[in-house]
Amino acid sequence: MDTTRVDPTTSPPAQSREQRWLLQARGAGKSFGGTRALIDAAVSIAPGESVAITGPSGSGKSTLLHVLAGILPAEHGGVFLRRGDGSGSDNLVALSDAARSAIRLRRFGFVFQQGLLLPELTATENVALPLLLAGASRAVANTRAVAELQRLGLAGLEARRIGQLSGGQAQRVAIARALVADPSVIFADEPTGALDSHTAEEVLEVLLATGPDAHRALLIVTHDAQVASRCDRVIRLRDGRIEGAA
Ligand SMILES: Nc1ncnc2c1ncn2[C@@H]1O[C@H](COP(=O)(O)OP(=O)(O)OP(=O)(O)O)[C@@H](O)[C@H]1O
Repeated sequence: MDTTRVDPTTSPPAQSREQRWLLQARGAGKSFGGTRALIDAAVSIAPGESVAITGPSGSGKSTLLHVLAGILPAEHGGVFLRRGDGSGSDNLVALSDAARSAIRLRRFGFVFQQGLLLPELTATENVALPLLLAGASRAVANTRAVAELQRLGLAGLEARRIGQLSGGQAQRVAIARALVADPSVIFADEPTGALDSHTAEEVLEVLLATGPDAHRALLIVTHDAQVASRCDRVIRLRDGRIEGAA
């Protein structure tokens, strides 16, 4: 008898993404002047998944990412983040700027096309920054930053300034910085867009291997069909609207 087989009569039914969601947009909209950049967006992101956001230039990809991350407050609808302690959720749209910033610092990590690293600081100092901002001591922040850099294959480069690193190495530092505080969601906006194709592939590997885990999701805005095809699923935007269910 196969004892590994799940008995459908006794095991609980698998929860859908809508039930397990970690981050959810409900009817979210955002305009810039007369431009409706995002229209009535409904999205559920579950822990453990990698999700690509794709679409033509100007279709609203970055706007959706920024609205989900609470960088741009939605003007309509809500963006809900499940609390880490399971006690409910917070609507990012309804929070004060200070509360939204605190959530971004504690629960979100960001990787952008150019990394947005501080060039005058070393790799370790850049990665330690989110921990210092969250109140960690410099010793603790540095120890964790060094461990994160080593986990991402950057052992020996910890004391280099960003300008002394290759584009791929710098992007790994950016990923380490995004991950170091163990966030719930990693937001990446064209994270491989400035890299040659070989380096882009390596950086994508690192991001997909370290980003999603049991309690964390990864969202990647990308023009690149190859990048999108490596994610668990794809959200397509056209003229500010999501195509199909997301
Ligand atoms: N700060 C802003 N001010 C005015 N209009 C904006 C602003 N940001 C975005 N838009 C407009 O909103 C629409 C969606 O822009 P968004 O950057 O989200 O698209 P995108 O799909 O990410 O584009 P791309 O692929 O070119 O980066 C576009 O028409 C854009 O011109």
